[in-house]
Amino acid sequence: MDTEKRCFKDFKRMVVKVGSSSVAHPTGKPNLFQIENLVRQLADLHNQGKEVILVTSGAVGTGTGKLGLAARPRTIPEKQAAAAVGQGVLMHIYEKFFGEYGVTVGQVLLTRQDFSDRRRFLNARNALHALFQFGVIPVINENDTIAVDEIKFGDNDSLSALVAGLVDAELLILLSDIDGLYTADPRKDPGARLIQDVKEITPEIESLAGGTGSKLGTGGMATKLQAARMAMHSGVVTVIARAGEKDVIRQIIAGEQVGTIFWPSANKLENKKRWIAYSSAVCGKVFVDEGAARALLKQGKSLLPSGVTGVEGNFDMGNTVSIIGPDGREIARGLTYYSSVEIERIKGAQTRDIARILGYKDYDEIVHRNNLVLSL
Ligand SMILES: Nc1ncnc2c1ncn2[C@@H]1O[C@H](COP(=O)(O)OP(=O)(O)O)[C@@H](O)[C@H]1O
Ligand SMILES: N[C@@H](CCC(=O)OP(=O)(O)O)C(=O)O
Repeated sequence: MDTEKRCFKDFKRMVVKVGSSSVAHPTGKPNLFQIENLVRQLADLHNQGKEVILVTSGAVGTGTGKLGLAARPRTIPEKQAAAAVGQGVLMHIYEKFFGEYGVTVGQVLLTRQDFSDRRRFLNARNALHALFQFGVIPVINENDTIAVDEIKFGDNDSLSALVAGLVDAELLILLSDIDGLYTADPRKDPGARLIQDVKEITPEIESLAGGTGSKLGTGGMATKLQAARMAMHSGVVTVIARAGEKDVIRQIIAGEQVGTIFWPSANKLENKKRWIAYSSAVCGKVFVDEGAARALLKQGKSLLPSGVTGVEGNFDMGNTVSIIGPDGREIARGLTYYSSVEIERIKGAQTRDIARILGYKDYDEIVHRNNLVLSL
């Protein structure tokens, strides 16, 4: 890939995510040298007129250090407590370092519901735009202290990709303790080679990614690939690179050969479909037969009741459902026009019989193709 193509100097809006292993030492104490280096680079981008968002991990890690715990806590209440303490530690340091460069920051703590609820999704977007207008760098983390399993992202890689989509960023930089995606986890395989460009996340690429190698990190390379996939379908260029490099963000923007770059896919999903695929909460399952699976996957058709064989869960009209093919695998997600109770009654029926069975007919389709996203 030539440098000209890699050059992102004209990009205006970017999201930079930094992992726990880069923000804190294995002791759980903040890595001041690295945080300061990051802050200096972001402040400089800000001075160039760029709109930058920082997604920072490290609340649980630095909370662990501050509380003097020997290892990252395991129980949820302990993790929540560590995050409550650590988030304050982090913000104090960011405030101090950004303040030294004359840059104002604003803390934004998000949960999955801020993305799955369409109204909250739009509210979060408005808040971030207002921060941009005030010339503030938003510093985002998951709200770990209140986020329990059902409303948790669990990893900031996904969170940062969703944030990049939310604000229509052009570039997402995932800074880690490793300089990119390797052919294997370099901690385990010293012969592993760095992959410089990825155009599509194939199952083969996915199989290269292992879990975290550090005491403080959570998702490892697997969650970074998930994030990259979301970003690619949102039209965002994604780069995984090493946080410890002094000048890494400038190098990336200048098109120098650093890290692994994931190129946006040609078929960028429109906003609503992106929300259906990645943000909305899946409320139930609709099972379909071979013919319906083919119609959806190969012919771009809507889902009609005749191809539905079953339904699982309790959902209403307008909810997101997962559509499951005859082999038990998810083939698509979409917004349903009928509730689970209604689908149970009309499954397998012809469209013309819907009114007779239900006593009314609002729509011909169960999921219209405009509200349908094939599994990516
Ligand atoms: N194929 C791979 N290429 C590079 N790193 C990998 C790979 N598979 C697993 N890893 C591990 O992923 C780690 C980075 O993820 P993680 O620890 O979650 O970092 P962060 O805290 O920055 O999110 C690396 O230190 C490495 O041990
Ligand atoms: N929100 C958590 C971090 C979760 C996470 O994704 O961590 P990491 O894999 O280090 O980016 C925290 O602040 O501790």
